[in-house]
Formats: sequence, C-alpha cells, structure tokens
Amino acid sequence: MATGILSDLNEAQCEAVTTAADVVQVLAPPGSGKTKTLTARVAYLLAERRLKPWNIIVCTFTVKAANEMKERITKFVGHECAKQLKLGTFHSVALRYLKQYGQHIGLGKDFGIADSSDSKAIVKRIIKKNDYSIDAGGARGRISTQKAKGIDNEQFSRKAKNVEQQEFARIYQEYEETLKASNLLDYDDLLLRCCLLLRTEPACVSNVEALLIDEYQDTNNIQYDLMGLFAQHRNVITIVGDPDQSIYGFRSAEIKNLTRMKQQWPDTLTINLEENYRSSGAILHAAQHIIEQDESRPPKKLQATHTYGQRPVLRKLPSAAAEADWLVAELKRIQALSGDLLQPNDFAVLLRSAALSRAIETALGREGVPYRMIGGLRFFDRAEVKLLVDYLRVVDAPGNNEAVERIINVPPRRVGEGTVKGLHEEARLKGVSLWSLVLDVVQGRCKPTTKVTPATQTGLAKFVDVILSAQKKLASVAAENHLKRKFPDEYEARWTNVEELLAQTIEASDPQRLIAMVDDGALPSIEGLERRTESVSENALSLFLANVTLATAGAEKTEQDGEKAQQLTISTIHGAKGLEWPVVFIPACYDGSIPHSRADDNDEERRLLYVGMTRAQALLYLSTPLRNSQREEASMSTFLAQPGVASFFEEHGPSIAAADVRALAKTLRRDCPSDDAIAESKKTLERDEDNYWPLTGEEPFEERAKWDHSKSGNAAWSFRDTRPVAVFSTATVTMQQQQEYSTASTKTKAGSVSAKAQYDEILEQQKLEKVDERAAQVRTASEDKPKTRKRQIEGQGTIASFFAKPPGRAGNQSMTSGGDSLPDPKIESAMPSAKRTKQPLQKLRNLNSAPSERALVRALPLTHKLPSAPLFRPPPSSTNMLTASTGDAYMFLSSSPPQPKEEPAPEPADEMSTNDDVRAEETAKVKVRPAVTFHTTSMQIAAPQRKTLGMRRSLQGWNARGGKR
Ligand SMILES: Nc1ncnc2c1ncn2[C@@H]1O[C@H](COP(=O)(O)OP(=O)(O)OP(=O)(O)O)[C@@H](O)[C@H]1O
Repeated sequence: MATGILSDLNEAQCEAVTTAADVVQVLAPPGSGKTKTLTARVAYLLAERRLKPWNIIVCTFTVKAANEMKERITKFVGHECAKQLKLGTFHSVALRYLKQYGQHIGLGKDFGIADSSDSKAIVKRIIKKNDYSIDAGGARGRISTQKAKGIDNEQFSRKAKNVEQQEFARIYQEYEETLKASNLLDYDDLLLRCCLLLRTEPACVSNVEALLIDEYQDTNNIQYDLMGLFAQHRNVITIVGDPDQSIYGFRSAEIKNLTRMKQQWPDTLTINLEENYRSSGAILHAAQHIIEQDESRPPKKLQATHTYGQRPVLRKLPSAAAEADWLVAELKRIQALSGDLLQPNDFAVLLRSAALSRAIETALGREGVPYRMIGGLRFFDRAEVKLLVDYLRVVDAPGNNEAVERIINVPPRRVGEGTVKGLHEEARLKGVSLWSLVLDVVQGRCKPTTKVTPATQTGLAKFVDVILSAQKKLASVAAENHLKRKFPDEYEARWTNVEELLAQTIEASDPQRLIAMVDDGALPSIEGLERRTESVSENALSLFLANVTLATAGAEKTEQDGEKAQQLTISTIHGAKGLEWPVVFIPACYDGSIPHSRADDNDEERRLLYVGMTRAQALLYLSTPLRNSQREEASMSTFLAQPGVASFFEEHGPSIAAADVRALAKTLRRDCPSDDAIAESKKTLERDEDNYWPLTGEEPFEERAKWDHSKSGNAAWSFRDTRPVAVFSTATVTMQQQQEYSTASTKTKAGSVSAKAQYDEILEQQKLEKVDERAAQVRTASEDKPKTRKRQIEGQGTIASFFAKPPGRAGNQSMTSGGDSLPDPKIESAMPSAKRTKQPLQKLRNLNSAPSERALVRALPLTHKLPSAPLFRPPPSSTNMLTASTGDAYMFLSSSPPQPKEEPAPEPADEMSTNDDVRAEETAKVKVRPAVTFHTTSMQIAAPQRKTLGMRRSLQGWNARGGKR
C-alpha cells in the first residue's frame, strides 16, 4: 500500500476508502473528512486496485477544490501519476470531451465559451432591441435554469402559455441563435452538449473505470445525467456529500439527487461518517442547534473529536462601521492573547453577500491588516484584463460577436453604439458574423445598409487593422493608451494587471508548457473512435483562452503559492464551501442579509449560515449591527433570534487565559507558545477584553458623548467649562493641535462657528448631566463589585464600568474625588487603537495646570474621525505584527496605515460571487477616504496610485477588480 493512505483515517473512513462496492455514497456532516476520504479513495484505487489514472474521472465544484485534491493525491501517488487523472470541475471535464470528440455531434473544435458576462450581455441586448419588459439578469438565470432542467428553447416555446412566458421564450430562442452565430457555448451548454455526446457516442467513455464526485449535494439534474453517462460502462461511482450543506438551490441543485442515485443503483452502499475533526464542541453544538431548526430534516449524529472549547460569540454593534471596527479590534486582541499562535492567515470573514465587505475592507485598511479576497471579481474579470482577453478572443476566433462588439470601439474609434447595433443586426440577417460584415465593409466588398459615416469607416478600418495584424503577432499595444485615458487615477494599478496577463500569456505560450497542457488534457485513445488531437502550435491561443475561462483560480493558486505574507481571508459563504479556518467571523447576521431579502428558500439560507459556522475550527464570531450600512434598522437574523439560541453563544469575545491558548493549540494541532511568549505579546495589547462596545449594541459612551446633539441641534464644542468631566482620551492633545483642530472643524463644519456660542451652554450642560449620571452609576457599581466575569464585562461597555474597576485606579479616583485627576491609563486605552492617542504623561500634567486648556481638551472630540488632514501623530504603534510597520511607524487617526516596506504578497481569488454586480454598484456609489493598504480597497478609487511592481501587481482587492468595464 502506498504510504499512509489509510494511516490517518478512522474506521468508517477506511471502509469508505477500501470498500469493494461499486456505488458508494459517503454522507456526512461538515468537517467529518469527506474530502479527505474521497482523496484517499482515489489514491487507493490507483495504488491498490491499480486503476490507470487516465481512466479515473474526479469531478469537483470549484477549480480550487480540484487543485487542492490534486495536491493531496500527489502526496500519495506522486506527480506523474496524479497529473494524468481526469480531474477537474464538471465544466472542464465536459470541455475536454467536447474538444476531443465534439465532431461526433457536429461540433467544430474552434468553438468559444461564453462566460457569464457574455451571456448576460447577449440577453440584455435582445431585451433592449425588442423592448421587452423582462429583467435581463432574471432572464439569464431563467435560461440557465431551463437548460439545467434539460428544457431547450423549442420545448419551452411549445409550453409557453401566457404573454410573459412567450416573451421569455423568444428571448431564449434568440439567445440560442446568437450563441450559435458566434460559435459559442455557454457554461450550461458545455454540460448539455457533453451529455448529448456521451449518449450519441458512448464509446468516448468506454475506458472510464471509476468516477468520483465531491460536494454531491450541489449537483443539478444535468450533472446527475452526466454522472451516469461518464460511468455508463462500469458503473463504479463514489460520491461524498452532505444534504445540510446544499446551498446552490438557486442554481438548480437538487438534494433529491441523493435518493435518485439510490433508486438508479439499488446496490448503493451508504456510509455515514459521524466524527467531526474540524470544530470545537462548542461551535459544533451551536451550528447543530441552528440546522435542527429545520424540522423536516432527518436527525443526524455528530460527534466532536475536539474539546468543548470557547463558546461562539453573538455580538451586537451599533452600526456596520462599528461592527467592522470591533471585528478588527477583536482580531488584534485574539492574536495578541494567543501569543501569536494565531496569525492573520488563520482568520476569515465570511459574508452572505460580497457587497457587505465595504465597511470591513475599510476598517482593515485603516488598521493595516492585510487581507485577500475569495469570491470577488476574479483576475480575469477585471475590466482591463477582460478587455485584453476580448481582443485575444477576437484574434483567435473573430466570429465571437460579443467580444467584437465589446472592443470595436475601445479605444474610441468613432464607431457609435447605434452603428454597432445596426451592423450586428444586419450581420444576423445575412447569416454572417459581425466581424465578417465589418471586414467586408472595410475592404469594400459590401456596402452596408446601416449608415456608416466616413469617420466611422476609418474607425472600423483601424479596428480591422489591429485584429489582422494581431493575428499575425500576438500583441495589444493600443490598450495602454486607452487605459491611461479611461482610468487616469488607476491606470498604473490596472496596467500592472495587463502586464500580469501578458506575462501569463507568454508563460502560457511557452511550448513546453503547452505540450504539457495538451498532454494532460488528452483523453485516452479509444480503439475505433475518432479523436481530435490538438496541435500545440495551432492552438496556443485557444488553449490559453479555454484555460482563462475555466481555470481562473488555477492561475491564482500559483500567485498564492508564491506568497509568504499572512493575510486574513474575506469570502462569501458560498466561496468558503469546503474550506476551514481557526477563527471565523460572520458579520451582518440580520434579517434581510441572512436570510437574504431576495431568497426564496429560507431553509437554504439557514443551511448557508450552517455552512459558514462550520468553517470555524476554534473560534466563531457572529455579529449584527443594529443599523445596517444603509443606516436602516436591522434586527437579528431570525435563525439566531429563536428561543434557546442565545444559550449557545457568548455576548462578547472570549477572555483568553494561558490555559485557553493551550487548548487552542491542541485543537489546531500546533505547538503552544510559551507562557513568556504569551505574556510578551499580551503587552502589546492595550485592551484585553472585548468591552469597548456595550453588549446592548448601543454606541459606547465616548461615541455618544460626541455625537449626541439631540438637544443642541448643530454641534459646537465648548471651550469654557473647567469642571471635571469624564475621562476623554483627548487629554493628551497639545494646544497647537487643539487650535489646528479648531480651525479645521471651523472650516469643515459650515455654520458651526455661528452656532457655537449659542449652543455652548446647552451642550456643556448635557455633558455635565451625563457625568453626574455616570458618577452616580460608578458609586453604585463600586459598592456592588461584579462577581462574575460576565457581569463585569456587561458593565464595561459604558464609561461607568471603567470606574467600577478595583479601588485605587486613577480613573476611579478622578470621578469619586471630583477633582482634576489624571485619567486612568486603562480608561484612556478604552478607545480602539486607531482612535486613541498616547502621549507622555507630562503633557497631560501640563494641561491639567491650565484650566482653559484643560476644558478645551475635555471638549475636543478626538475620537471623531477628522475630515481634514491629520493633526498630530500618536507614538509608534505597537509591535503587533498586524499593524504594518514601516520606517515611519506613525499613523494618523483616520488616515491610511503606513505603506509596507516590503512588497506585499499577492491575493488569490476564487469563484465569481453571486453578488458581484451588487458589489460593483456599491463600489461605484461609495466615495471613501484614501488609504494605502496591502491591497487596493474601495478607498483606492479616490487615491493617487503609486507605481506597483512585481508581486504587488496582483494585489487588487474586490474594489479595484470591480472597476467600470
Ligand atoms: N481521521 C481523521 N483524523 C484527523 N483529522 C481528520 C480526519 N478526517 C478528517 N480530518 C481533518 O478534518 C478536517 C475536515 O476534513 P474535510 O475537509 O475532509 O471534511 P469535509 O467532511 O469534507 O468537510 P466539509 O463538508 O465542511 O467540506 C480537515 O482538517 C481534515 O484534515
């Protein structure tokens, strides 16, 4: 037996790996080792049963999963053997068959693939042209649903009864005609045509000895059919899945396929895995409680193999921005308390919708926490990259009308939208491609019925010239100037993407690599069956493009492999399927977000939450803002508001003592840092409990004091009062800074100067009332000292609680004595780090000696994020590695974190999110303060770019990738 295939497996897993049964279903909850088992079975079939790798098909749902599986199998059987497996997504396996055997169903080998944006553009144009009322996105999804059910446009047309259905039927029909005219197949077609091929010519798969499928619960009907067709000769099938993780119903996934399979192959052996190796008992219990709200699902056993651990957290915060600030503060706190056992790579933020990332990206950027995105706009979906890929597509296959249409006037060539539309329609009526018509027009072989002005004629000629000469040599020079004009601010960042693409193109056109690509993709020859072979020289570009379309994440994986830097991960929950992290945050757990307001199936939304929760190994945080990013009131997700749920959660982040770090290390199977190391890293921390934000979800006192102008209307800050007030961390500001602030606020708050005098009294009175109120609370609190930790934390959310610290603390004294005492450093550090200043105590004393300055300091709303340039520098930030350290380690309050000295690591991305469009819209709407982070965040839109070279080129976050097309 090849080394170690069974060595880490439990009994049930071993049985699943070694069983002699032909058809096997491994059904198991998250973290029970399904993927591990499937991988081991592939290795076992190769090593023990001596199956040939090219006779085994392994289907996954994402390219990332395929790559990971290949890597794991390689460890067992070596690279040479593993690379010959027919392993990939359903789409990529189908593509191989169509490329090599498509002629058996009349499919030429030079077809292109319409990606989702091509498909959407076609539908949009049809709707616009015919003035239909149907929504384009909805119609595109509906076409896909029909195809997934195997209903073609003719079948649909025959059944269409009402006007709406007939309208959709016409769109569906025209969509199909358009694809045909452009010689394109969309994603659904790849599967459908492959089914047709394998029915028409079953011999294509006569060699297949075993088929294995991961994440089976997300198969749709066409994939189910394909499964049967791939395996039709030997019927040796192993699937792994979990009905509780079925989250692709909106893409026609059918949980019913599990029972269908048992009916079709009655001898199916079902193996259940019941031990969970991923998550702590506490996380598992909470997740289990949520999924069991669905009473229709059969009860299942799930046994934690780890200790109970820390209870998950369910936190309320006042706003989406506060939620993001809290999340980052918590991340830093946990990292430091763990003695750096946990590094940024260990943290993931999982979102129901990609659009929710904006506040979090902003907070991470401000605090200099590097992050990577999974599930945002992919590298090949970035506007500048897509443009070049479109050029390459047209160079490769000019019949691709969609691509021609997108680039014909980019850069502007005076070919207007109306002209393109007219020419397109004319070409359609003539039964030729748009490119052929344009070529004929330019070369004088045809006079178009569409009006073409001399300027347009010249523009068309230029376009034709570019394509024809590029067909001779692969290049795209015009793009750089175009990018400069179109994206003057982001030009450099975008051009680095272009360079990246060119580098990949060059790499991809390396003959050795191409030969390897052709060899790896080749299906085995089958006697008596004609197979198209692929010539490397002829097909360099189309091979490259096919890989661009289907293997995006593969390229990004390489980026990831090259990097060493630590990065937090942000992903949609969908994109996180199958993955795991030691610490997981799921923010925005409110109704409308999860369950999503547009979701049809609440059970699927619950499963989605379950999938998100079960990604966590050691710590899990769920949170909800009381006001969402649109400032609308938000209420806790119905899944979390159910009676009994609260008992599974803490209301605040955990206290982490040394013993907890040891338990954490055990769960993660890592070496535990020494007590000294833990103590040392703890020193970098200014707040070791999650107690800045009140548990009720209200604003912390400090924030309320600044912004509560309900009585006084427009804000004005008092400079007069000399009585003691609650401790503000502002006490360390110098007079000069104070004056600068005063000037700045005068400039930026129109009207506040004239209102100032008027409101001084009222505002000051308000403050003092609050102080008195808090002082009273403090007295009560200090008489009644908290006995339990939880109780203590509850109080700490407000300023009053700080005074409830053990007697002797300066803050306590300051209040109880009523004098001008120094602020408690502990209290001062109550502010989140980015909002806090730490100056030598001496300065504070100086301030205390001057009443007018003292009053001024008290009144200064330092925690307010200044709208103007930063006014002062706090001391160098802590040594916490999460804060990017540079030569100049100073950071301004709400300004950017310092730029990293070293080139940061690249950021891989994975699948297209379902919410990319929402995300792009969101990005377009938002104007945020500039920041330089390890990534391009949405803030970069407004920021001047610096030249980025080398690895940095691939660092664009969702926002940069979501730029206008
Ligand atoms: N027998 C085992 N002993 C130790 N660790 C195991 C064992 N089986 C699985 N694991 C570990 O448990 C974790 C989860 O495994 P895996 O990803 O295969 O689970 P899964 O069932 O596919 O999860 P999901 O359904 O969430 O994708 C991995 O870290 C894996 O290495």
